[in-house]
Amino acid sequence: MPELLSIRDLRAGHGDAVVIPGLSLTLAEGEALAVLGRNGVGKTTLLDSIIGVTRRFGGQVSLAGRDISALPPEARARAGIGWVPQERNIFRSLTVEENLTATALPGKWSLARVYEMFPRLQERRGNMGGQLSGGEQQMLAVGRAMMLNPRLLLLDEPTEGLAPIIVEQLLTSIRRIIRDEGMATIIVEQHARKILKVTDRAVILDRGEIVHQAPSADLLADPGPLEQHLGVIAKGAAA
Ligand SMILES: Nc1ncnc2c1ncn2[C@@H]1O[C@H](COP(=O)(O)OP(=O)(O)OP(=O)(O)O)[C@@H](O)[C@H]1O
Repeated sequence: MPELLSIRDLRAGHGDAVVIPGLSLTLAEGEALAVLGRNGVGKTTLLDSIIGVTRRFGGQVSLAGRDISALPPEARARAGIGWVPQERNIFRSLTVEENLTATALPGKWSLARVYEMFPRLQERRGNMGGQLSGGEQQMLAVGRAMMLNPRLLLLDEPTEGLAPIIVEQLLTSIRRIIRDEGMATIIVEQHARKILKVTDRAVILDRGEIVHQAPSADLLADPGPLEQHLGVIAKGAAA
């Protein structure tokens, strides 16, 4: 598969703090990558640097061969990056349907397709974003990103804080988006084993650096590196 995303020697952080001291990574068209690591190692900062809301000290981010390093987040979204941040950022005083259509771009993902993926959103189409449950808000955030018809989807801890049954529903939808729709995706996730079943490849970060990378299937077959680098998180997620 041709290369979609290329990150070369990225140095990025917040304010004067360098969180990512020099990271290189590529993602192929249609590939799904899990980003794993303990709390505070820079997983969110990596995703935020791809969409452009961190401070870049050096290095380059390219999408489909185009250097997007100097573009503001809105321009990166228009260039083809759908971003679902940890805090979801839905418009609380717009309806579900308005949230979905407000920033939509043309392509195969239409309202009908998003409603087919998330029937609950159709039922709630007239409700305000602020009236939704946590799970519904997360579905709305993913649906809104799909309505951008992105080439690359960034998901930051999509299942965080959700009830187990909602986690399973959401992971089923994410699996469909990746497997059936072939969407190139980068997912930060605490449920390591669950997300390894959905992704092709994984990187483990520590202090802003990639300390291990492997096909997801290899990490599932031999969880040694998960236990080494994630410790209790991996054991907890094994249940
Ligand atoms: N807006 C910010 N301003 C200053 N420092 C920040 C900011 N966001 C994150 N940091 C710091 O950057 C480091 C990496 O944080 P980051 O959120 O990227 O890690 P993470 O691996 O995603 O962790 P978590 O799993 O807890 O979300 C941490 O030390 C954090 O305190």
